[in-house]
Amino acid sequence: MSTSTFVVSQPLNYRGGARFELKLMFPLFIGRVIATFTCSGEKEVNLAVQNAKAAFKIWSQKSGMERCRILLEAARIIRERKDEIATMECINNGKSIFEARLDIDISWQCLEYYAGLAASMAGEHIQLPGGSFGYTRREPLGVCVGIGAWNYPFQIASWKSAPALACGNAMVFKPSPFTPVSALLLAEIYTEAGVPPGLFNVVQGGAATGQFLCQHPDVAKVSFTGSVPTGMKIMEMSAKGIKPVTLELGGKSPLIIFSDCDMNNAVKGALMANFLTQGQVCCNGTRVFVQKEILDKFTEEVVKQTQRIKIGDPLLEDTRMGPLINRPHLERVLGFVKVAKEQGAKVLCGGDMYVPEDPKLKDGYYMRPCILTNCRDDMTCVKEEIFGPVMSILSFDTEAEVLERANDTTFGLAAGVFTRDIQRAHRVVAELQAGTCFINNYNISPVELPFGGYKKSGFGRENGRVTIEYYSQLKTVCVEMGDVESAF
Ligand SMILES: NC(=O)c1ccc[n+]([C@@H]2O[C@H](COP(=O)([O-])OP(=O)(O)OC[C@H]3O[C@@H](n4cnc5c(N)ncnc54)[C@H](O)[C@@H]3O)[C@@H](O)[C@H]2O)c1
Ligand SMILES: O=CCc1c[nH]cn1
Repeated sequence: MSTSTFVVSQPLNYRGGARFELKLMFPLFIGRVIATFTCSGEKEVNLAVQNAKAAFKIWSQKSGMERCRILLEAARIIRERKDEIATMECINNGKSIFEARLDIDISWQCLEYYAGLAASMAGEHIQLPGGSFGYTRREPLGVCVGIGAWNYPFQIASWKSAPALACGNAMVFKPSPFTPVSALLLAEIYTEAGVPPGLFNVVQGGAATGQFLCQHPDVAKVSFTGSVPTGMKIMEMSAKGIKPVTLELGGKSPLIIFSDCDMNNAVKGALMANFLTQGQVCCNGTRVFVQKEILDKFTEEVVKQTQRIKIGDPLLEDTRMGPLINRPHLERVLGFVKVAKEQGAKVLCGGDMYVPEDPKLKDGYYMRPCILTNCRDDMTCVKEEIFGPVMSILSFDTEAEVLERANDTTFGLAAGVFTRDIQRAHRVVAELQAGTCFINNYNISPVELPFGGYKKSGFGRENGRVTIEYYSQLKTVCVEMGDVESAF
């Protein structure tokens, strides 16, 4: 298989346990059309929601153990088909096959994790005076909507559907129109594992389809991953229907490197924080604050290692960076580099288009990973989410100073600290205004740990035990064992 010849010919919508039709061109990273689909309109969205409603009736009656077994089977199938799914994801998104396999691992682990929690979901029993008592039941919400971004297509669909289904809900999922393909594999796998037809549906489309989903009266909850401006619209629409929302939005996260760090690990951490998925990662630590004493040494080493990153066909085993998602996005990222230079930043490496040697890839949206120095906190490249492979290095003197600068942002998704001083590490993360903090590592995603933002990076969480609370509701039952003492 090659990225230059791959074509998707199967339908890309999924409803009632099967794929169905579609036609509309969309270009993929190699600069040509690999699949076609029709955006779902109001009618299709309604059909998907009605299918989900019917499946919810069956699924929500199952015990936790029954749901657990089916989710475990789905996890097993994903594991078994890992290479095939990773290949599809790589073609879908442009990320390297190496990374795509890691994404698929995290996806089946997520299903396994929530399968494990499904059976232990329980309420409380509370003793009341006179032998009366109360108890609580943790109940599903109903039909949940998942709307995904294009950077982790399969993983986002898994992170949303696994806890939703474990809690007894049904889901209608809308992938980004830039990466429509891999969510279908997840839908087929759920069906093969034994979920009722219609429990997990995929509708294709962009903003209009997303709006029909959010505004649908039979949708009980919306979980959204994407940009802050779209997140605001989702919240507005959901507010009108009093629907709970989870918002996983953008970031401009700080990575703080103290002079007492393990330099090797700090450099590796900075690469992990900036260049996975071509830098198109929401929690990337793109503001790299380096303590003055080690600035030169750190900068020299991080540039050296960045220049060694192998760019090219993402399906090749040794590639670590594929193309960006599309032409407009590539131009946007290159535009940020141009503005950075105009504002006084110095480009130490990359920041320009890259044309792979393979002539079949010449129309791909490749760029070389970029490191900027001479950066100031007021520059556009330091303030705004670039969502591309651009690292800004900033120097600092003291802990108090760097904390203030790190927190000086409207975002609050993630942050990282490299230091050998354990007290400092915990003191600093306690002060950082971010939903996920890393100490001496960056951008690892154990599914056992909750992930989500502070401030404009959103609210609600994905992964971890707490996410059960975002896909369920608590019913209190009050039981009288005596006579009614009426006030009248
Ligand atoms: N916090 C996280 O977990 C996380 C993860 C991945 C990406 N992101 C963020 O996502 C952004 C990049 O993704 P993107 O470009 O796909 O984001 P986006 O906001 O443009 O689109 C996200 C999704 O929303 C849909 N959409 C667009 N307008 C809509 C509307 N009016 N109503 C309903 N749905 C609508 C899109 O079709 C897509 O499926 C970045 O800001 C990144 O940081 C966040
Ligand atoms: O892009 C942000 C992090 C992430 C990974 N998978 C889902 N979200």
